[in-house]
Amino acid sequence: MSFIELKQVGKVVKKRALLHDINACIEQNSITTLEGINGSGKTLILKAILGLIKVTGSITVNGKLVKPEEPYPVKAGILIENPSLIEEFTAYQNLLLLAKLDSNIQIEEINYLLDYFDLSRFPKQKVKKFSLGMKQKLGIAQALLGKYPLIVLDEPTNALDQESIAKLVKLIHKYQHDGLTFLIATHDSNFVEQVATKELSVQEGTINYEK
Ligand SMILES: Nc1ncnc2c1ncn2[C@@H]1O[C@H](COP(=O)(O)OP(=O)(O)OP(=O)(O)O)[C@@H](O)[C@H]1O
Repeated sequence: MSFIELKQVGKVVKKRALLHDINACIEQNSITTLEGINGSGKTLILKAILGLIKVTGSITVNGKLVKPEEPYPVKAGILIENPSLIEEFTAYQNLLLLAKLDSNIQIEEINYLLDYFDLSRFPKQKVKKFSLGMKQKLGIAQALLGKYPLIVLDEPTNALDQESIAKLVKLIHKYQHDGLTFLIATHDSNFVEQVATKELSVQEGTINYEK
């Protein structure tokens, strides 16, 4: 059995099929990318896998059926759409907040990620003063914090410069080496070439082919 399995997944909103006939398997410890143009359905597929939207068909993660009606259907590190940051907090305070909610998160891990993404140079700066790229890096750090077995990233290279993308690639490989599984939606084909162990192509609401 694969780590994530989608069987005949579909979603219809106001008679429009946003997702249809999706059958796919995502292997444990893989870095699987979902590539596709704007509006092809990448984000909806990520949300479906996380149980954040209701779909028809079935999805299992780690052998367990995903049930959107549960309060926290799939435990995962998540960056979808804009990072959820508290603007009045510093980078450190934002990450510390997560550590308070999850006792597995170590302060050392917070410091490591802030240093790695060069965010510890501005210890007193509130997030509202951050550039888009800095916010994006903090959002990625939030998703990685706690090393959940599954990490789901939607367009992680958004607003990042080449140097930061190269660092992100290295970090993803390091966490994969530690046993984590990555599911990444992106339209950045250069990035895909550097990270993907498996590439899925999303077109018009379905997964069309696998590499
Ligand atoms: N709640 C909703 N109600 C109606 N239509 C929706 C809803 N959410 C998404 N859609 C539509 O579903 C399609 C797929 O959206 P999705 O956000 O998954 O695209 P995407 O591949 O992630 O695109 P992008 O690269 O722009 O983020 C789009 O046409 C979008 O307008």
